[in-house]
Amino acid sequence: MSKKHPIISVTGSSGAGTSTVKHTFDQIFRREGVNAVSIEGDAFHRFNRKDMKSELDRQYAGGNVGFSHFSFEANELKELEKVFSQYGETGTGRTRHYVHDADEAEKYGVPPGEFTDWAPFEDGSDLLFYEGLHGSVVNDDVNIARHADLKIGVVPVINLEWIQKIHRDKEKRGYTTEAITDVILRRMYAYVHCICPQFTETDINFQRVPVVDTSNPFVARWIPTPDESLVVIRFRNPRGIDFSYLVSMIHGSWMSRANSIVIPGGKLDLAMQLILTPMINRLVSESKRA
Ligand SMILES: Nc1ncnc2c1ncn2[C@@H]1O[C@H](COP(=O)(O)OP(=O)(O)O)[C@@H](O)[C@H]1O
Ligand SMILES: O=C(COP(=O)(O)O)[C@H](O)[C@H](O)COP(=O)(O)O
Repeated sequence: MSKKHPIISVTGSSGAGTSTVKHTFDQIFRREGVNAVSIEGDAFHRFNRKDMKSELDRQYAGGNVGFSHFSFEANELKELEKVFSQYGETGTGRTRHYVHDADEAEKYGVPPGEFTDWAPFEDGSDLLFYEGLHGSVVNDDVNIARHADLKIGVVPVINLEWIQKIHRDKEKRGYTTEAITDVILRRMYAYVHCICPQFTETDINFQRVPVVDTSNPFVARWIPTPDESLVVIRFRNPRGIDFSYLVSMIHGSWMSRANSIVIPGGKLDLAMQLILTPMINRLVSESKRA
């Protein structure tokens, strides 16, 4: 935690929607005049695509069939913790990009499956924004969660997450359904052991729940739309959250527990803006006074 240089981390599995949620944050940052530096969790993968393939073969040959991009040891989590810690102390740090597809290759000038070089953050930012797989990890080696001042979980129910991943990986990254299904299966051990535990560390979880049949996510022809879903928003510490204001502003919402509200899927952007804007403004104004 850093009063002077605050950090927001958005954590979600592959396909959960963290990149989509980043757009909402970017809108808030722009409207509120907040100068944020952003980092992607993928920048902290340990291996490029080719070396990851060799490492997977090596791990499998050694009997570690739980190894995947979700695993702690497939990522430079100490480096990520160092970046969080350094930013919190000095407002400086560095990041790079993992290039997934042809569009990103054109943008960054590096082939798909490779990293760009590390580059320092711009000076004078108001906060650091992280979006990726491991923004709230606590394990024997690192405690990333303790450095973040606001921790968000993006966690669709799993069938929906798989549908979102399959569609995105097919359309944007050119993978087949079979290849994506294989990746989902191979990542299951680390999903349970490395990804899920983070959602008890997060301050707010956004869980999209479809209200259409997603029983066989592997044949779904499209992603359920916002109107075909609800979102459960759960606050780890409900103290200070004005639920009656939220319920009155978000038409069709209701409280399902003392710390949770349910909203129509189409109101997710509005709900995020209503909930997050005052929190972000508080972090920034406290940082300027620190
Ligand atoms: N709230 C949402 N409603 C509808 N589609 C969504 C929503 N969130 C994400 N998606 C879709 O799911 C796919 C994966 O989302 P993305 O943000 O790329 O996930 P991540 O970055 O977490 O891997 C994308 O095709 C995106 O358009
Ligand atoms: O799982 C993730 C998380 O990112 P995202 O949330 O963007 O999927 C990896 O970055 C890619 O899958 C890398 O694998 P590949 O080299 O196969 O693209």
